[in-house]
Amino acid sequence: MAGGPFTTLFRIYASRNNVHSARVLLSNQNFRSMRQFNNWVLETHQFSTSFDVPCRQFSTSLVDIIHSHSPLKNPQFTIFNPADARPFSSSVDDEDGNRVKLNENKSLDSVENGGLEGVDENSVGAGDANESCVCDSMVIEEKQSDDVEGGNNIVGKKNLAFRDPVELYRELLTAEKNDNLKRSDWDTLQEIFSCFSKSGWAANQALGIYIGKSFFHTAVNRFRNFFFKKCSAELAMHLVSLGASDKAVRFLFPIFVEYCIEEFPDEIKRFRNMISSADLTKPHTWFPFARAMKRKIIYHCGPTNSGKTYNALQKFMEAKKGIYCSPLRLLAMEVFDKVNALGVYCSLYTGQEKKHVPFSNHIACTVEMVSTEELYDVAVIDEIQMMADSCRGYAWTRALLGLKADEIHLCGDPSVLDIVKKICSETGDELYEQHYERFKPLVVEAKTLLGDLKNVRSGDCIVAFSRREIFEVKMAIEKHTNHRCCVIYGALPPETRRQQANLFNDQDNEYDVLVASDAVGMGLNLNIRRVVFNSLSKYNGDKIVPVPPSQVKQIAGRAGRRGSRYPDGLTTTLQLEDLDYLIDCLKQPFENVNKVGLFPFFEQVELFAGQLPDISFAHLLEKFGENCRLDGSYFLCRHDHIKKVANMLEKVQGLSLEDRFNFCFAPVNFRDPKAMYHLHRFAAQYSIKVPVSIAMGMPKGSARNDAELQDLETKHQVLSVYLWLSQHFKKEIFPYKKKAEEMAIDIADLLGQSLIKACWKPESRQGGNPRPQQKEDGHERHKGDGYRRPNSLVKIYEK
Ligand SMILES: Nc1ncnc2c1ncn2[C@@H]1O[C@H](COP(=O)(O)OP(=O)(O)OP(=O)(O)O)[C@@H](O)[C@H]1O
Ligand SMILES: [Mg+2]
Repeated sequence: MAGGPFTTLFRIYASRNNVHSARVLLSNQNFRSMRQFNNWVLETHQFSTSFDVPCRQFSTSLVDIIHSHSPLKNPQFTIFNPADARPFSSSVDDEDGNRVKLNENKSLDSVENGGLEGVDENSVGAGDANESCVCDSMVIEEKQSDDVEGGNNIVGKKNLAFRDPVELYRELLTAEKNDNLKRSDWDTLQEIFSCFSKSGWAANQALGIYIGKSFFHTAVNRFRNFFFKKCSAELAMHLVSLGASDKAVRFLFPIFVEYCIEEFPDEIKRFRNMISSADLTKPHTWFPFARAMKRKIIYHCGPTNSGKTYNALQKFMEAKKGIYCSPLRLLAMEVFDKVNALGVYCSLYTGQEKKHVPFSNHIACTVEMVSTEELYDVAVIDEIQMMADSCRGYAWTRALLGLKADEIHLCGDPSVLDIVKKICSETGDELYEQHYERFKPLVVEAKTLLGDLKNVRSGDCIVAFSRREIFEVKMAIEKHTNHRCCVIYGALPPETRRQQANLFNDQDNEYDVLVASDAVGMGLNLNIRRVVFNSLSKYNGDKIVPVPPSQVKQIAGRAGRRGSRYPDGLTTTLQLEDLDYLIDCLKQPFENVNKVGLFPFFEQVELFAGQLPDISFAHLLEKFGENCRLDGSYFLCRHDHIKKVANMLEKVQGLSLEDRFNFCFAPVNFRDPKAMYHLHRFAAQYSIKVPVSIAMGMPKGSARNDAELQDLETKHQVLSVYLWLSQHFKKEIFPYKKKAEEMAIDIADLLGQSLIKACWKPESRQGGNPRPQQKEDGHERHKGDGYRRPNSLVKIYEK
C-alpha cells in the first residue's frame, strides 16, 4: 500500500468507520500579515485552514497531501471525520485486530519540535508510527494521560480537548448562564480572553475565515460576551486549568471560528469579496488571446554594449509586422529614425505623440503604450530587466504576458532570466536564450581624476546624480578647462536630450564633454570614451544611498560603444576613494531577481472599488495595496506618485473613477508645484466639460539664469502632460493638441539654446534652501567658483 503507517492507520480507521474523507484542520499556519495569508492561499489554492481529503486520494501519502496544502515545513494539524466531526484517534485496531500503538516518546519529542518536521512517512515501518505526532489531538491525549498519572486529574479535560468545536459551540448556543464560578475563575477567563484578543496567532488564523485584522478585536469582544453568558462549568474549568496561555487560545480558536461563521456572515462575505476583488494572482490568465498562441520567446541576454538590441532589431525589421517596445521616448524615437532611414516604414507611439507613417507595418513605442490587442509577427521588448523596476516594472510584465506576437525578442541583462523562464513555463511559451559578451571589455582607470575636474578629457562623460551637481560640474569644467559640456538629465525633454547627445557625438564642434545623470544609463548610443563618476551616491527621495551596482554597471557600460569613435570603453571616478566601490560594482555578478512588477488594470481597481464605495481614490489605492493578492513571482509596483496626484485631485468634483485613474497616470513631476497646479487645472476644466485650455504663455527667449531654465523645463512638462491627456481622453476635450505640440517643440529648442550658454549657479527647484540631506553630505564649498567638490559620499554613507 502506498503511504506510510500514518496513512495506513487512517485508511484502516476510514474503512472501519465508513469515512469517505479526512477533514484536516491546519493549526500552526501563523499568518503575520494579510500578504502572508494571500501567499498562503496562492500556494495552497485554498481559502481556509481546513480542507477535506477524499479517501481515494490516499493512494499517496496523507502526510504528503497535507504538506502540499501548507507551505510551512512543519504543519501541525488535526484530522477529523467530517461526518461526525470527531478527531481521528491514532490508537486504532489494525486489520488483524491488533491495537496499533504509538511510540509515545517520539510523538512528544516531535510535537515539541513543532510537529511534522523531519518526519519521513515512508521511512518508518508500520507500528513504529512516530508520524502520529502530526495529530494535535493525539498530543493532547498523551499529555492528558501523563496528567492523570501525575494525579492532576481534571474532570472532563480529556473529553473537552477531544470534543469537536462545532459540537461545543452548539452546546454553548443552547446553554444557560453558569453562576457557580468563583470570582477568581471569572478573572482567569477574562485574562484568557484578553490573551486571545492580543494573540497575533489567533488574529492571523482568523484571516483564514475572512475575519480581517480591523474586525478581529470586535469579533473577539462579541465572542467573549457570548461565551460568558453561556459557558458551562466544565468548559470554564477546563479553560481555567489551561490558564491565560497559548493552549487556551488554541483551544478557544475553533469555537471562535464557529461563532464568527454564524454571527458575522456579512462581515466575512464583505472581506472575502474585497480580497477576491483585489486578486492579482495568475496574471498570465489575464491575456487569454496571448495564451491561445504558441509564442516563441528569445531572450537576448548579456551586458551593455553587446549587440542585444541590434540583433533583436534585425528580426523586427525583417518581420512583416513588428513592434519595438522601448523603456524611453528617446530610444523609441531613435529606433523610429533608424528603421525608417533603413527603408522600413515605421510609426512612432509614445504617451505624448503618435506619428503615423503611411503604409507602415512597424511601430516603435514606449513600453507603456504597447497594445495587447494587435497581432504582430515580431515584438521586441528592450531592457527587459526593467520588469523588476519598483515603479514602472508592471509595463514590461504586461508586455511580456500580453503581447500577441509569434516571436518576442527580449533584450536585457541576465537578472530576470530565471523569472522569465518561470513565467514562460506558466504561459506555455517556448523560451530560447541567446547569450552575448561585451564587444570590448570595459577597463577601469585606476588613476581616477584625483578629485580634480581639470583632468577631464575629450570624450568623457561625467556622471552626477542631481541636477544641481550636473550644473556645478559643467560650470567648473568650463571655467577651469577649455572643454565645453553638453548636459543630459531627466527633466529635459527627449528632444533636448537628443539635441545635446548629437552635439556631443558630433566631432565638428567644441562640445566634447558630456555631463549627465543616470538618464544616459539606458540604451543610448553615445560617443563616450570614458565614464567618470562624479560621485557614487544619490538621493533616493528619502535619503542619500550608494548607487546600486546594477545601475553603476549600466551607466559605466555607456563607454566605448561598437561603431563609435571610441570602441574601447574606460571608466573611473572623480575621487580616488570612490574607486573601490566602482570596482566592486563592476565585479558583482548580476543579481537574480525573483519578483517582477504588476499593477492592476482599471477594471480591477473598479471591481475593488465596488467593495469600498465611499472612500477617496487615494485611499482606495492604499486599500488595494494592503489587500491585493499576488503570486510569489510578483510585487505590486509602488504608486506613491499616483497617490499624490490622486490626493491633489480629490477635491475636483465630477470625475469618474476611470477619469481619476487616467489623470493619475499623467507623467507629471509631482515635485514641481507649477506642473501639479496645471494638472489640477486641466482636471478641473475637464470635470466641468469645458475644452481644456493650455493657459500658459510662451517664454520670450532662451533662459538667462537657472530660474528661467527651470521655468522652461516646467513649461515643457506641462505641455507634455497636456499632450499625454489629449491622447488618453477624448480629443474634443483637449482641442489644443496641435498648439501644445508646436509650443513643446519651441520650448525644447529654447532649452537646447539655453543649455549651450548655461554658465550660472544652479538653484533648487523650490527656490529655497537645499534639502537638509544635501547640507549634511560633507561637500566642501570653494569660495568664489561656486563649485562644491564632493567628498566620497559612499564613504560617508558607509561610516
Ligand atoms: N553586428 C553588428 N554590426 C554592426 N554594428 C553592431 C552590431 N552589433 C551591434 N552593433 C552596434 O553596437 C552598438 C551596441 O549595440 P546594441 O545597442 O545592440 O548593444 P546592447 O547590448 O543592446 O547594449 P545596451 O545594453 O547598452 O542597450 C550599437 O551602436 C549597434 O549598432
Ligand atoms: Mg540595448
